[in-house]
Amino acid sequence: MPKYSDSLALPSVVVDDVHKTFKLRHTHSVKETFLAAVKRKQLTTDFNALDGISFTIEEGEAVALMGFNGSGKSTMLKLISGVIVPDRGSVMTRGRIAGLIEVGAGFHPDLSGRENIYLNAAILGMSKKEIDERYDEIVAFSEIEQFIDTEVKHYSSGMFLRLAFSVAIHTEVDVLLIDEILSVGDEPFQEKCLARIRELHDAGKTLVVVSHDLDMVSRLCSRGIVLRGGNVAFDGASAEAVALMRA
Ligand SMILES: Nc1ncnc2c1ncn2[C@@H]1O[C@H](COP(=O)(O)OP(=O)(O)OP(=O)(O)O)[C@@H](O)[C@H]1O
Repeated sequence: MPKYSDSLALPSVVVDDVHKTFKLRHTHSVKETFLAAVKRKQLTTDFNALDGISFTIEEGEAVALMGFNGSGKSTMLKLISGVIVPDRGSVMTRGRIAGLIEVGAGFHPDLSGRENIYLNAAILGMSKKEIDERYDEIVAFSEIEQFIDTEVKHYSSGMFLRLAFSVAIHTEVDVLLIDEILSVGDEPFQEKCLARIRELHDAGKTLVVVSHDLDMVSRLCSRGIVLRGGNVAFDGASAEAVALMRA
């Protein structure tokens, strides 16, 4: 993904006329696929998940991506993080990006919590020294000290989330992408995460948040972008975006 130079005062994220199409399969088995091919039936149809999306996020902004199920929010976050690329258009980002997109996506089930902290923090761009310095803080925030040497395949989904979240928010990031993951943790942990996210925002980090918890996102983010039918239906004050979602 192209990146702006870090030395210039430019926006954090520039999404320009982004299109993303997925192929939807219409066959289930090898036999069906074979028969469809023989009958020259179309095996897939194109689905335009994002159909010409443009927006710019300035450094230090907190932006909520809103929209109903399937409107393309997670796809947009994955494009910003660089996990997937657009079919047309461009996504440009500046600075280090950490995505809390798929909980523990970089976690290895056969490694312990401790080993996964090192692995994931390294993936997120931290040096061994940086991780050593933050290790205790990461573990303390996750509150799973007792299980830190247990293989993560034995963790509950909430424990997994705690560790993944803790690693991500203790890395040196410029842009933090957060997808719905707060809903997995229990309420005290959610509150703690929100407080930490606010701290990061106050420290000038850029936030892009996806959540169906409209009250939470409108408190956290001043700006809301509503996606609908693959397009931007609204881009403005988050309170107005929430009103549109509830209309
Ligand atoms: N890899 C894929 N292959 C096929 N279709 C996909 C793929 N990824 C996403 N889609 C489709 O693209 C559309 C947008 O999905 P996306 O996950 O971005 O929506 P969302 O707004 O995050 O939804 P939700 O609120 O339900 O999480 C959906 O219709 C989804 O089925």
